[in-house]
Amino acid sequence: MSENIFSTFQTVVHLSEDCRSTHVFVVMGASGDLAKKKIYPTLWWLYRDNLLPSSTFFLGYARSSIEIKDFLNQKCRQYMKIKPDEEQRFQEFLEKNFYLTGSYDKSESFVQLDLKIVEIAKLGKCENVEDANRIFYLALPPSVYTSVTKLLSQNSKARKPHFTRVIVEKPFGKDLKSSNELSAHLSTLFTEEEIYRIDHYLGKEMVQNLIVLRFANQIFKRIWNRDSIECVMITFKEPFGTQGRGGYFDEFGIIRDVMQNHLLQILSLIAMDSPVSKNAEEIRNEKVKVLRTIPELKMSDVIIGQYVGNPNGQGDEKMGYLDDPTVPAGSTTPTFCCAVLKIKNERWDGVPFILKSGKALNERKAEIRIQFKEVPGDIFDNTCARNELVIRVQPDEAVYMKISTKKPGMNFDPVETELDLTYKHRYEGEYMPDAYERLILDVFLGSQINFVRTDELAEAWRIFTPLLHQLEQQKPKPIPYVYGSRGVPDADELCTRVGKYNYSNTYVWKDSSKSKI
Ligand SMILES: NC(=O)C1=CN([C@@H]2O[C@H](COP(=O)(O)OP(=O)(O)OC[C@H]3O[C@@H](n4cnc5c(N)ncnc54)[C@H](OP(=O)(O)O)[C@@H]3O)[C@@H](O)[C@H]2O)C=CC1
Ligand SMILES: O=C1O[C@H](COP(=O)(O)O)[C@@H](O)[C@H](O)[C@H]1O
Repeated sequence: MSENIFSTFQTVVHLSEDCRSTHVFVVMGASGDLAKKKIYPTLWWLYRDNLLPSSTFFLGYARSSIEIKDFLNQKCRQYMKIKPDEEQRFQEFLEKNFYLTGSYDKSESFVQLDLKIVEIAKLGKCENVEDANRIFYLALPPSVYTSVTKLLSQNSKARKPHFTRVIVEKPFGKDLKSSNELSAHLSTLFTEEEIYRIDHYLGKEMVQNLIVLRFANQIFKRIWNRDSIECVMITFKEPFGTQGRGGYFDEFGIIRDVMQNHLLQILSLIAMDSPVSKNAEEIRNEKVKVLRTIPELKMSDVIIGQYVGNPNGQGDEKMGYLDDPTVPAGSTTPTFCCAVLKIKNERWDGVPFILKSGKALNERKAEIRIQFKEVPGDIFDNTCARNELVIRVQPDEAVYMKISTKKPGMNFDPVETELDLTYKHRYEGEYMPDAYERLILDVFLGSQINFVRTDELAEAWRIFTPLLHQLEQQKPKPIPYVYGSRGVPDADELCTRVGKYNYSNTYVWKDSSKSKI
């Protein structure tokens, strides 16, 4: 493992040498899909790279009786990317793993969990062996959140001075009411400092970069407002449908699945004012402040769609959303949505923020597109397209600014081009940690910058809840779009008419890394 890693590396090195306390990371729901595909692989990478406190153990907890070493070796291994020369390290990782079978609703099980953690803590080489810092990752269905969190807090919290931290996965409720109820429940059991609501988009490199790009560059600071910016578009696209998990998806739909959380989180980082400092509370204060100025979405602000099979497609592409046997017949759940949000504050009044997301589209892409106003008093007879700053979150992280330049040669004509920061070229060979790696490490470090605070969550639900309720009550039929297409064409019209977005259709990108000199 090279010594590069990420911004928190200095702190991380310090942390890994910290031997004052043993840490026990408990995976609640250890036998499940999330644990298998994401959590255990992430723990392995953090362990492999020596980023965790030296005395850290992992305890799986679930109802099924499993042999944890076999589970890690046989079920999780395919997601762990273990290189041949890492086998010995992997064996060491296996030795750090434990497992306990227990229920999600009986006190006795959580008393056993407490005893097991104390027992594991004694294996640690640290001075303070009577207990351990405890991190609980709730990789569980929402139906058991309430009982698990209650029983954890009553029976399995760490004894002082050790800390307890609880990582909660979405969905954080289904609307404002249910989310507030869940938050109120959690707040009777844990302090805000103990709760880590994970939104994995906040762990992505380019999402984390937003704060640096915005607040470390004078050139952006002065133009980041309604005087210069015409509109902002934040897009999430996936080239696959429900893949047989339609039953789960149908309960939520695309708005709850990615818009109310991931895309709105990105929006708040783009739109917030400068925080007083890098401190988590200061940053989250600014995010909440801007969210509070966003009016609730109305039906007229959105276009919803649902994919139908593509008769000319391959395999899955032939199957529409309603063809998935796990989707209830006649479902009106949107798999595509384009919404235009307004921000009623001094900086952004009149600048539409377009959120666009969909499944079964033409590509995998998450990006932020900031479109600037046309040049006033343009001397080039309006031949120049608007400047656009694009921050591509995935795939292939990049930041590029579309500009006009003089066409090289004997003329005076502008031509569209770009200032291009393509990560794989500029930062070739740099280690790019997975979102979960950064976020789980943040929990060890006690950094809540990239986790969703209670008031932030409530604001996010406030914006979307009236629309979600209206959709559920009125059940408008989503507009069909073909699997593998760009989505609902009416969305382009909404983007232009309400969103003020201008697609010039003139830009051609030339990948300069492929040019021969
Ligand atoms: N560093 C790098 O790697 C760089 C790569 N590029 C690549 O060059 C290509 C083109 O660049 P890009 O910035 O996308 O510029 P384009 O002007 O081609 O596209 C702009 C956006 O407009 C949307 N769009 C496409 N068709 C329509 C339409 N008919 N009506 C309305 N909107 C439309 C697309 O979004 P959607 O379909 O999602 O709605 C697209 O993201 C991309 O593949 C990009 O990745 C460019 C610069 C740098
Ligand atoms: O939260 C979710 O995100 C994934 C997409 O995550 P990504 O990191 O692969 O972009 C999405 O597929 C899923 O439906 C949603 O619940």
